[in-house]
Amino acid sequence: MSIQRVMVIGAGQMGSGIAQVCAMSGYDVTLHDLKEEFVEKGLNGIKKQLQRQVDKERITETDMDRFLRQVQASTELSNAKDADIIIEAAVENMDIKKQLFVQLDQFAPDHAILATNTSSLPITEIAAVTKRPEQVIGMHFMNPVPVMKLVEIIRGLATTDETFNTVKEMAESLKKTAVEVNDFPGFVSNRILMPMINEAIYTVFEGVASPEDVDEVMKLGMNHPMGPLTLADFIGLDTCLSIMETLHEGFGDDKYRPCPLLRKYVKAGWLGKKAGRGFYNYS
Ligand SMILES: CC(=O)CC(=O)SCCNC(=O)CCNC(=O)[C@H](O)C(C)(C)COP(=O)(O)OP(=O)(O)OC[C@H]1O[C@@H](n2cnc3c(N)ncnc32)[C@H](O)[C@@H]1OP(=O)(O)O
Ligand SMILES: NC(=O)C1=CN([C@@H]2O[C@H](COP(=O)(O)OP(=O)(O)OC[C@H]3O[C@@H](n4cnc5c(N)ncnc54)[C@H](OP(=O)(O)O)[C@@H]3O)[C@@H](O)[C@H]2O)C=CC1
Repeated sequence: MSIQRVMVIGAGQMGSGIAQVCAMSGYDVTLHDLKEEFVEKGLNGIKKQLQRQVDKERITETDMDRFLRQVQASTELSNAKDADIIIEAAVENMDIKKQLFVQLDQFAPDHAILATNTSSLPITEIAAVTKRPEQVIGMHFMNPVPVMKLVEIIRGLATTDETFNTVKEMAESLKKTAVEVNDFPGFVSNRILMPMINEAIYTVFEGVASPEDVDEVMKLGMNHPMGPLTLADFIGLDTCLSIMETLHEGFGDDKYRPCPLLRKYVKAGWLGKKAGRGFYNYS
């Protein structure tokens, strides 16, 4: 199947990044969110990123204008009727994703693939609410999408080879490397990354070291580009907590219990960089 028209659901940090790389690779993109102001915010983020590329003389003003013209705004899910693939990147919440997939299944044309950028939730369970589980798949981009090379691709129980191959080819057309992994909680990336971040939060919670010192140890001692607490703020503490809860519930193993300090920060609305406050202050 050939893909030309992409709809991205959720204009947050991941959705806007996915829309940007799709537009830059020549796809027609519809960027959807609940309210116009959220879509505007996403579009402004894309504009800012592209302007940086122009400033660095990597693309021309004309390229930038062309890429921006390729992204249409949407607040109506019925716009899915024009899509060849829908990539869902709304919040990491199973109920919200299931509601979205029920509606997308109704609006999208029969041939369309329904992909989710979920970080950890079972693809098979999301697919089961649709009448086309063979065309449902996990397409897990990494943050920041324009920079990171990896896309984890996850088949649900019923996903066909045709759906898998189409999505793999699309990921490669975005100049990403696709790695197939099985449908287990957190897949590979977050099964390994998130317990490290959770342990870093425990290290602060238990008074072993400050967030700055934990990050310094991991940056200078392990050559990580960002310390784990900076990275947690960058990902979003709400997303980190949801992933830990999925791992904890999915494996039934206490080694994945979310740190109480992580819960407290999320309850306080300290969601990290996007909220202006997390382990660090961004205002
Ligand atoms: C939670 C999940 O489900 C899965 C995940 O995504 S987990 C998160 C995975 N991501 C990571 O682990 C990121 C770790 N951090 C990094 O790799 C780096 O710190 C970083 C790439 C984000 C920034 O790199 P840096 O060297 O510290 O900063 P900087 O020099 O400003 O940026 C490097 C490049 O990235 C670009 N960049 C930085 N932030 C960006 C952003 N938010 N969006 C787009 N581009 C960005 C810069 O423009 C720059 O590009 P060029 O080299 O082409 O000029
Ligand atoms: N952050 C990360 O590093 C990564 C995240 N992911 C996954 O990507 C997804 C999105 O994460 P991220 O972009 O960080 O989150 P953000 O919070 O930045 O963005 C989520 C966006 O989705 C919107 N939204 C919420 N509910 C709906 C809905 N029913 N319909 C349409 N839009 C909706 C939100 O609107 P509102 O503000 O009103 O809630 C918000 O604009 C999650 O599943 C996450 O796990 C995957 C890889 C990395």
